[in-house]
Amino acid sequence: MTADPPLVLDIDGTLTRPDRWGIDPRVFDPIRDWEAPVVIATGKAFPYPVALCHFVGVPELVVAENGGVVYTGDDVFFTADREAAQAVAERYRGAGYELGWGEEDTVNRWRETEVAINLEQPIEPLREIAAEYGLEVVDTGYAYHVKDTNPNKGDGVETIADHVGFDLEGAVAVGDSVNDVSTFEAVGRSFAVANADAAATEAADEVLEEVHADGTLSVLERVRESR
Ligand SMILES: O=C(O)COP(=O)(O)O
Ligand SMILES: [Mg+2]
Repeated sequence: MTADPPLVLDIDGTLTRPDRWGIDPRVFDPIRDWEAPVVIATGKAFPYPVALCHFVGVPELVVAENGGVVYTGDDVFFTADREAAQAVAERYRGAGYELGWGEEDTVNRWRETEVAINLEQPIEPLREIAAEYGLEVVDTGYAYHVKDTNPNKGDGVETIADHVGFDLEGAVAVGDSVNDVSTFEAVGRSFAVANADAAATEAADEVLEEVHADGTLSVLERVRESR
């Protein structure tokens, strides 16, 4: 009998239901009862994964904003500066486009190192402006993220593993998009859900037959079976 492996889980596309927004509630208990660290690694702003950990009832081990913000449970690290991303957003708005989240914009309101743009907005002018500032635009299938090219989820996961003291070779990751590729490279065993994009599908050790939370739940069962 061996212990549960540490887990690294993405949110959108991975813990969600396929038909509507929102987390599949069936993932709550297995995550809460997992007998090893669970890291939530997401492109969403910092408060979202923190709240997820809080409401599931697990320690807050969080990589947010695609690695721009990392929380080890003791320390918060910011690995990118929002100024350039903010300048890109201003230029994009100045050119007559919108970020696309409405006036109060709860998507970017607490975002500290990057800017997210709604997929309904045109990406080409965004890419052009971002390139002028040396930034990249990452399309997760849920939003366009204007970000520094350096931070990524995988580096953030390494920071947390070092701090908490677990071995990433023994860790298992599940994800669905290009922003999970660095996570897949950081862990010993990686799974892409069936709805994953081409980059995640290619980078994963295994591609699941099930989509979204069904895929993740199947991984949890499988890696637990080896207990
Ligand atoms: O914020 C996004 O665009 C996607 O979020 P995720 O990394 O949790 O899938
Ligand atoms: Mg995702």
